[in-house]
Amino acid sequence: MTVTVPVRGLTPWTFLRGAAGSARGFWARDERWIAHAGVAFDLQAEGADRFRRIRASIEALPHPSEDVRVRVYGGFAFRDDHAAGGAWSGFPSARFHLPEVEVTGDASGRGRLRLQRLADPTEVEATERELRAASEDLRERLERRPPEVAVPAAVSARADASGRRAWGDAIEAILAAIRGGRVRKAVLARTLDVHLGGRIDPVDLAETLWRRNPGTHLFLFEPSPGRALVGAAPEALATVRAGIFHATAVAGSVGVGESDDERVRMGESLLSSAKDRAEHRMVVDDMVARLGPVATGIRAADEPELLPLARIQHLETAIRARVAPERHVLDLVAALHPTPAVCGVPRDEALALLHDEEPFERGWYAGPVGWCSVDGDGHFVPALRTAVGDGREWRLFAGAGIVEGSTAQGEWDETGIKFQPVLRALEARGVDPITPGTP
Ligand SMILES: C=C(O[C@@H]1C=C(C(=O)O)C=C[C@H]1O)C(=O)O
Repeated sequence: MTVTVPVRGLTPWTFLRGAAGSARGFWARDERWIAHAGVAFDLQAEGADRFRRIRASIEALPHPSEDVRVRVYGGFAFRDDHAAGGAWSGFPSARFHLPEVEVTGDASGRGRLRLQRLADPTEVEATERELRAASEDLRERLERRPPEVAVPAAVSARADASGRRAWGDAIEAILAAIRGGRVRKAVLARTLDVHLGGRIDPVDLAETLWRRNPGTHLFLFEPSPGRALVGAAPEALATVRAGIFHATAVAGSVGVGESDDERVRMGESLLSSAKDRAEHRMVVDDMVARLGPVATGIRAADEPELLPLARIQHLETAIRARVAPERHVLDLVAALHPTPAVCGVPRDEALALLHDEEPFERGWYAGPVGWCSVDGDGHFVPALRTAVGDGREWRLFAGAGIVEGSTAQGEWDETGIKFQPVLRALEARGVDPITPGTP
């Protein structure tokens, strides 16, 4: 049972802060956003089959009517065999929510509020009356509440970066595997654990990340209250809308320097770097090849463009294709994940190498997160520039593509830049400055 009402003067933050203590989520690109709270259905799956199982669970959900497209929100761990626990408690191999309340909006301030509940067939009318009353109630509260100005408090911070020496050893092992012909590329990641003296609400972190990182794909998923994943990904893994597929291959990175001139110069040197172009091309070629069995009319530009973000610049190639009506966005996610932007080439060798060289659980880091509907539309991004935590303890992740010509220091610095969006967002919420580890 679904009830939809229009709302004015809506911000996602009033809604999400008002929903503290429930499961919450927020997904945005530029000015368009979706926020949700509560759980009408909790879908979970494990194993190599998890993409297909989630698709089957979505198809088995009760559907209110032809004109309502029920959506679920959530994501997948990086690896098939991931198990929830530790930093990743609440985040199994695959988890999606059909929320109780969903709110969508854009820059206009006009939005839409949708309440959903499973109705007993004998009580449809009563449930609808209840939902209507509840939605009017919520609409009034959302329209009445003045914009909240959260005053940042001074929050102390201590950071633990995984060691520089271990990083150097892992890079050496990957370079040896490249020389030996075992892999051509592997994306090595490291972690940064931030311990705060106070609590930062993941919603505050998401709001700041969204404001400060235009051009990225914002995600927040708090599947059980108190533990959330939040981040700002530079690329789209798979977007399907009315039979059209779209993704961006993003790989090859450089900083932004200290001035506009320096930013331009660094961008140009990235565009002409043979090492970065080769690293980038591996991602495009792999994505195009893997789309072959699941899409038609696949098109990708021959030359990458520059993707300028607030703290980093990347090489980017847009990929488009057509998708048959019986295909679901999750079929495309299953085919593409993990791309060489987050894993390596060949895929299985890179997965095994990273398993040996990374001394932590990737969990959902670099896994596909997003939303989809029963008709097959949806939007997924890899969980990058991200942190998982309970408000006080946050674990940040950042990785870099290692290819022939990579150096331990260069890739250490690059991962240092990739921690910046979350670190600066924490600081903007009143957290003391944090440096991402010894050089
Ligand atoms: C792996 C990450 O980012 C990926 C790796 C990139 C690279 O190696 O140049 C660039 C963009 C992302 O696809 C990360 O942010 O952790």
